[in-house]
Amino acid sequence: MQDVAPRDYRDAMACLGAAVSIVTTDGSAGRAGFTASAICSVTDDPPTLLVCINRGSSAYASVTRNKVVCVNVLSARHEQLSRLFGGKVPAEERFAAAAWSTLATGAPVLTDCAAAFDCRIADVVNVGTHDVLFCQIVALQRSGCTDNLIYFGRAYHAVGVTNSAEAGPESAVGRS
Ligand SMILES: NC(=O)c1ccc[n+]([C@@H]2O[C@H](COP(=O)([O-])OP(=O)(O)OC[C@H]3O[C@@H](n4cnc5c(N)ncnc54)[C@H](O)[C@@H]3O)[C@@H](O)[C@H]2O)c1
Ligand SMILES: Cc1cc2c(cc1C)N(C[C@H](O)[C@H](O)[C@H](O)COP(=O)(O)O)c1[nH]c(=O)[nH]c(=O)c1N2
Repeated sequence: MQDVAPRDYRDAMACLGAAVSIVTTDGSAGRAGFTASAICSVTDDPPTLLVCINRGSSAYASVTRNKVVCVNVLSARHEQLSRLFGGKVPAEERFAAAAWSTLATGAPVLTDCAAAFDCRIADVVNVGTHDVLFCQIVALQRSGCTDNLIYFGRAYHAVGVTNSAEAGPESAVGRS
């Protein structure tokens, strides 16, 4: 079988559009957060999603020691916030740029995000440079669900719907 170079892999992955989230944590190992697109739903019973985190990122130690995260799904208006959480900016400066609350775990919840999944980390699998975090949802919050920030072709894009009736009204479930 022929090896594929990391650069060729990333060039192809740049053709796969993905929703952008800010993954946050807080607890005895400190508050931290990073921009993430490697997130997907695993199962609805028990409600579980996965997050891939680079072990070299500044948030890694806090995330894995606190064992809780909140996945804050971004709306189109959050592009600048996504850039801040995308690296090389001190954690305090990242969090100072937006309003945050908490649900059950204490991980920061972005007040006006499209949806927030408050999770405890149930399992971790090491793969190459990243850890895959299997995150069990213990509380959630969602908005009117009208638009998302998407990363595609190494650039940010907005995707939205004009009729959000199916998404339902704003709600919170499992708030402590
Ligand atoms: N999954 C990730 O860790 C991930 C995803 C997107 C962007 N990034 C980071 O954001 C920065 C800007 O990226 P870019 O889109 O301009 O160019 P890029 O060539 O670094 O990324 C292109 C695509 O490849 C994938 N990718 C990038 N780095 C990866 C990694 N280390 N592991 C697994 N998949 C990866 C992503 O799907 C990304 O959209 C880079 O530093 C990149 O490492 C990381
Ligand atoms: C659009 C987009 C998407 C992602 C990222 C970046 C950007 C711009 N980054 C990289 C991540 O945000 C960045 O490496 C961290 O913020 C770490 O940087 P610091 O070590 O904190 O400076 C990223 N990192 C990661 O571990 N998993 C991911 O899914 C993603 N996805």
